[in-house]
Amino acid sequence: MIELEDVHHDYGDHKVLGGISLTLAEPRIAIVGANGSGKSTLARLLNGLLLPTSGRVRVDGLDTKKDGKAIRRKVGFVFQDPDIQIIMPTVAEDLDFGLKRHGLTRELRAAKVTAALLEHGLDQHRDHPAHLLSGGQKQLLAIAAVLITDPTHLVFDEPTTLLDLPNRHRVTRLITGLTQQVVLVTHDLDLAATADRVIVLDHGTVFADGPPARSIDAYVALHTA
Ligand SMILES: Nc1ncnc2c1ncn2[C@@H]1O[C@H](COP(=O)(O)OP(=O)(O)OP(=O)(O)O)[C@@H](O)[C@H]1O
Repeated sequence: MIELEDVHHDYGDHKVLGGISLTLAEPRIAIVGANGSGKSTLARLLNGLLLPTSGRVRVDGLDTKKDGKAIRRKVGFVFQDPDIQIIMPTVAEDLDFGLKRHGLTRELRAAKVTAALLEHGLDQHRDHPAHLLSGGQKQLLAIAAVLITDPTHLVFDEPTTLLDLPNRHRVTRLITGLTQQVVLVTHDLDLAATADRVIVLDHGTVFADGPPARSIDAYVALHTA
């Protein structure tokens, strides 16, 4: 469970989030909102990538201000642009990279990497340079590299925005099949509609929060002139 208690976030003088309190307990939660409404900022607060200017963010009782390292192990974060996330030269090395910090033996790491390559259809690309993959394959690799470390919660920041339709479907299927808790920032209202709960942000505050159809209707109405 992720809890936000009167969370404010400013970038210098720019107040971006103004007093957000939420208890995120549903398995799948989508956050939608116009450009600049504060969605990515909110997402980054959930695993301590950003700390609130005031207020508190807790994950399973741990506070992001005090327990950042433990929280980042629990909460995996997938960025919109996989190029930001892919670090190592080859596909297999990139998958292995995150595991190295988890103190697993070389054999166990190799088995996990092979399983992840197979699961995500990347086994043909094991030793290929990661930067030569297609956009869709890169996004799958970025997601696989987060999943391989066994987080209990996943935050996705616009995971389908840069993808063509077939890859959007593939990534959507992958996300909707996950058993971990998922918090998803998206402009893709079809993807948001698959969530258990949709939160609409507007100018840094919660404008609507509830079942997908109701929240999405409220969001569409807000932006219908
Ligand atoms: N590192 C930063 N420094 C200063 N201002 C920032 C920073 N990151 C974001 N902002 C500003 O904060 C506001 C909210 O940005 P944020 O990225 O959270 O919005 P968003 O809802 O995710 O937008 P989008 O849909 O365009 O991705 C914007 O006005 C943005 O310019």
